[in-house]
Amino acid sequence: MTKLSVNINKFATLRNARGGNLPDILKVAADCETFGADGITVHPRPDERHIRYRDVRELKPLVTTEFNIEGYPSKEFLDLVLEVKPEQCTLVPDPPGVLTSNTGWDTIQHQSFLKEVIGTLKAAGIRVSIFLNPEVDKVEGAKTAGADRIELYTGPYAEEYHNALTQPQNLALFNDYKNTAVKATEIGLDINAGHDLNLDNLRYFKLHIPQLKEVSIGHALVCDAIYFGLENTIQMYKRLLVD
Ligand SMILES: CC(=O)[C@@H](O)[C@H](O)COP(=O)(O)O
Ligand SMILES: NCC(=O)COP(=O)(O)O
Repeated sequence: MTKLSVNINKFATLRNARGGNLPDILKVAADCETFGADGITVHPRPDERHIRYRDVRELKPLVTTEFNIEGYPSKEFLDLVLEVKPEQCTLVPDPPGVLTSNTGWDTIQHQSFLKEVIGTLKAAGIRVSIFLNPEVDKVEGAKTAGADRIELYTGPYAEEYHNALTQPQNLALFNDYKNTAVKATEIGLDINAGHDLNLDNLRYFKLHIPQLKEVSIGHALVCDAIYFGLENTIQMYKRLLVD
C-alpha cells in the first residue's frame, strides 16, 4: 500500500479569495484524515498565496497522521520547519515567484547547500525528502547530501501520460522513472512522488514503481472533490494505491 498525503494548498487558495475563513483549512485537514488520508502536505510559498506560515503553525498540533511541509529552504522556511517539526520536510528548488514546482534538484551543483540544510533538519529529527527529476545521475547526490527519500517529480510523466492515453506502456519517459527508482532503492533511499498525479495516471505509476512509499496529491484531488465530494474522492485515490 502506498500512502496518500493530501496537499491542502488549493483549499487555502479558495479561502484566501474572500479574505475570511471559508473553507476552514484546519477542519479540511482533519476531515481529510477522517476520510482516509495518510498524511497532510502543505507547500507554503514566500507570497503566502495559499498556505500561510500561520496555517502551518496551527496545523501542526491538529494533524494526527504524517505532516509533510514542502518548499524551498530559505531561512524563513527553515526557521518555520524547525519550529513546527513535521514528520517530513520535502525540499523543492523553487524560485520565489514560480507558478508551481517545475523541476527537481541538481544534487551535484547544489551538493554542499543541500548537505548543510539536510544536516540541520535531520539533527532536529525531521525526515527529509528531496524533489528530483527522473534522472539517475542525480540520485547518488541525494544520498550523499543525507536525504532519506526522494520525491519523483511527476509533472512530465503526467503530461506524457495525458498525450499518450491509449498506450501508456509506450511512454518514452517511463524508463527514466523506473531506473531512477531502482537506483534509489539500491542505495537505500525511499521513494515518494508527486505533481499532477490524478485519477487517470496514478494507478499506472503505482503499478510500475512498486517501491513507491507515498504520493502527495493536491490540485487534481481538489478539482475531483468538486464533482465527487471530498470523502469519495479520497477513497477513490486510495483505491488506486493498493498493492
Ligand atoms: C512540490 C510539488 O510538486 C507540489 O508541492 C506543488 O508544487 C504544489 O504547489 P502549488 O500548490 O503551489 O502548485
Ligand atoms: N508534492 C506534490 C504535491 O504536494 C501536490 O502536487 P499537485 O497534486 O498539486 O500537483
